[in-house]
Amino acid sequence: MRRSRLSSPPCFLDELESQAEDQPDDLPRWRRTQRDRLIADRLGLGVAIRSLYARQMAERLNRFLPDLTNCTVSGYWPCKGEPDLRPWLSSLGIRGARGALPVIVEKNTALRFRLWRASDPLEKGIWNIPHPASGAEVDPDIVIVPLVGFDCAGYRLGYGGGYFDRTLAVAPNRPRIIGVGYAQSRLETIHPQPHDVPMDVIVTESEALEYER
Ligand SMILES: Nc1nc2c(c(=O)[nH]1)N(C=O)[C@@H](CNc1ccc(C(=O)N[C@@H](CCC(=O)O)C(=O)O)cc1)CN2
Ligand SMILES: Nc1ncnc2c1ncn2[C@@H]1O[C@H](COP(=O)(O)OP(=O)(O)OP(=O)(O)O)[C@@H](O)[C@H]1O
Repeated sequence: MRRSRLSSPPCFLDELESQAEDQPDDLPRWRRTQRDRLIADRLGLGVAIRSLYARQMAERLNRFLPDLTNCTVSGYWPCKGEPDLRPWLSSLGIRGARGALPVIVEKNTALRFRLWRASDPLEKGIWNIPHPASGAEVDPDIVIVPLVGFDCAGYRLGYGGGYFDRTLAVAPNRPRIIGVGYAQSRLETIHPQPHDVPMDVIVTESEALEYER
C-alpha cells in the first residue's frame, strides 16, 4: 500500500477495502459525473482565484524541485479551468532546464512530448489544445499532469481519454509524475483500476503530497 509522507490525511487499508466494495456498478458513468462536477466547480472559482492558486502551486513546485539543472520537464497548455502554469514552464530555461508539452499524434495512443519555449510556434490539436508545431521529441524526466480530480492514494481523474495512463505505462525512463490540481478537487477515492497510474507527488495551492511507491 502507498502512503503519503508529507501532509495528507492517513489512508487506512480497511477504508480502502470498504471502498473497493463500494465501487459504483457503472464506473465509467460515475467518472463522467465526477468530471463534469469537478470541472464546473473549478470554473466556478473565477479567473482571479484560479490565477492566485496557480501562482501558489508554482511556488510549491519551486520549493519541491529546487534543482532542475539539465532536466526536461513537460507541462501542459491549460484548458477548462486548469491551473495556468505556463509562466512557470517558461521560466525553466533560466534554471538550466528545458520545457516540453504533450502532443496527441494519434487518437487513443500514447502522448509524445515536444520541446517548447515561449516563442516557439504552436498548432491546434485535440479539443483545440495548442501543442508545439515542431520541436524535438523528448522523454521528460518530470511530467506535470493536470488533475480533474485526485484521491488520497495519489490516483488521478483526467478527461477520460486514458492518454496519460497509456503514456506513463510505456515511458522508457519512468519519469517523476507530479499531478497539479485544486485542493477542492480531492475525492475519497477515484476507484482506481489496473490501468490507472498513480502520481508520485500531488501539488495543490495549499499543500504538496508525496506518495511512496
Ligand atoms: N491541458 C491539457 N492538455 C492535455 C491533457 C490534459 O489533461 N490537459 N491531456 C491529458 O490526457 C491530453 C489530452 N487529453 C484528452 C483526454 C480526453 C479527450 C476526449 O476526447 N475525451 C472524450 C471523453 C472520453 C470518455 O469519457 O470516454 C470527450 O471529451 O468526448 C481529449 C483529450 C494531452 N493534453
Ligand atoms: N495503458 C492503457 N492501455 C490501453 N488503454 C488504456 C490504458 N490506460 C487507460 N486506458 C483506457 O483509457 C480509457 C480512459 O481511462 P481513464 O478513465 O482512466 O481516463 P483518464 O485518466 O481520466 O484520462 P486522461 O489521462 O486522458 O486525462 C479507459 O477506457 C481505459 O481502458
